[in-house]
Amino acid sequence: MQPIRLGLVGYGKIAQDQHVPAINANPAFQLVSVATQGQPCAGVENFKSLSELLENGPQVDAIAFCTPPQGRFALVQQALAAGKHVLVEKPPCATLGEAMALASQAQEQGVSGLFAWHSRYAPGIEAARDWLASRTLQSVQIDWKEDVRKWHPGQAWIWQPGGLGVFDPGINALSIATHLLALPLFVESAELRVPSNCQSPIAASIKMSDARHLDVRAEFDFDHGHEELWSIEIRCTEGTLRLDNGGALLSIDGVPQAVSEEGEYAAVYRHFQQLIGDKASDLDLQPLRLVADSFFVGSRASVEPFYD
Ligand SMILES: NC(=O)C1=CN([C@@H]2O[C@H](COP(=O)(O)OP(=O)(O)OC[C@H]3O[C@@H](n4cnc5c(N)ncnc54)[C@H](O)[C@@H]3O)[C@@H](O)[C@H]2O)C=CC1
Ligand SMILES: O=C1O[C@@H]([C@H](O)CO)[C@H](O)[C@H]1O
Repeated sequence: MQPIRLGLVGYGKIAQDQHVPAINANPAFQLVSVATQGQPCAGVENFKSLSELLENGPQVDAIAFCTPPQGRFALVQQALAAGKHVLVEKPPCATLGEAMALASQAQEQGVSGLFAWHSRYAPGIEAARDWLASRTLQSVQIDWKEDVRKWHPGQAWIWQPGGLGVFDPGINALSIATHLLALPLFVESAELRVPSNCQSPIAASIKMSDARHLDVRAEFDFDHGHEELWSIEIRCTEGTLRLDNGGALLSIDGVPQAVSEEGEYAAVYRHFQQLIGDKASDLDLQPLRLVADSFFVGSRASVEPFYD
């Protein structure tokens, strides 16, 4: 079978760290072109814009979007209008409305779309989901803390409107929680701590629940020091499940469990390939909705300025 010819837009940190290695390791895809505004990608044709890539580049079947969320809507819209399948990094857009419009457009165009919630593909997630399916949940504690300087060095966009601040990594935890828990979550309250020189929070505390009054709490911190804390602990009547290292490790009552050997981005691209083959889409909006609702009901405190 011919590989899926892929273009990529936005050759920045995540494209270099994860997307291009995962694409190159998957024979179902062939990366043929990149549109970016920074350093070019070796071994493929590079363009300054998506328009140039579409007009002057080699034919592509699908496009992966790795630009910041602000401004991504118009780009993905353009790719969908050109009849391309799209893989869109998290968070899919700067607003829920934009993401909803893209989901509708993908359906109208009859192409495949994937809002790529990469943390859902962490090795321990499916085993955790299987274990939880027959358990009675009591409470969920999420701690998602990392150093913004390490993961987003010099990225001004993350502090600007639409950039999400600490919710940029926090949405990964929310994408796992919404995948693991059977009932839809909603935000009851939130405290957002916003540096006085930024538009987006550097830390947040969120209280969520569901229709069965599940107690779900999340602590997000973007100024945590070099060692990440990416954990989700779910207490059930039958025992306690814990995910660590962003879902790479799974334990139940303190006993380590077997997990998948596939990496997050390898699984993301395998899923995208499957969706294209099945003429299907996976465009879940729930993690973005929880972020939007946190901004709706959240109280804001101004904290000391942030400098990179
Ligand atoms: N930094 C990380 O570790 C991770 C980031 N992500 C997500 O990936 C997305 C991008 O993040 P990063 O790679 O960290 O950002 P980045 O700022 O390092 O890279 C963005 C790239 O997009 C390019 N770009 C911006 N506008 C463009 C346009 N209109 N046309 C072509 N290229 C354009 C920039 O030149 C830059 O190379 C974000 O949504 C982020 O949440 C996901 C997982 C991890
Ligand atoms: O999506 C993201 O993931 C983290 C980090 O790459 C580990 O998963 C990063 O802060 C955020 O943008």
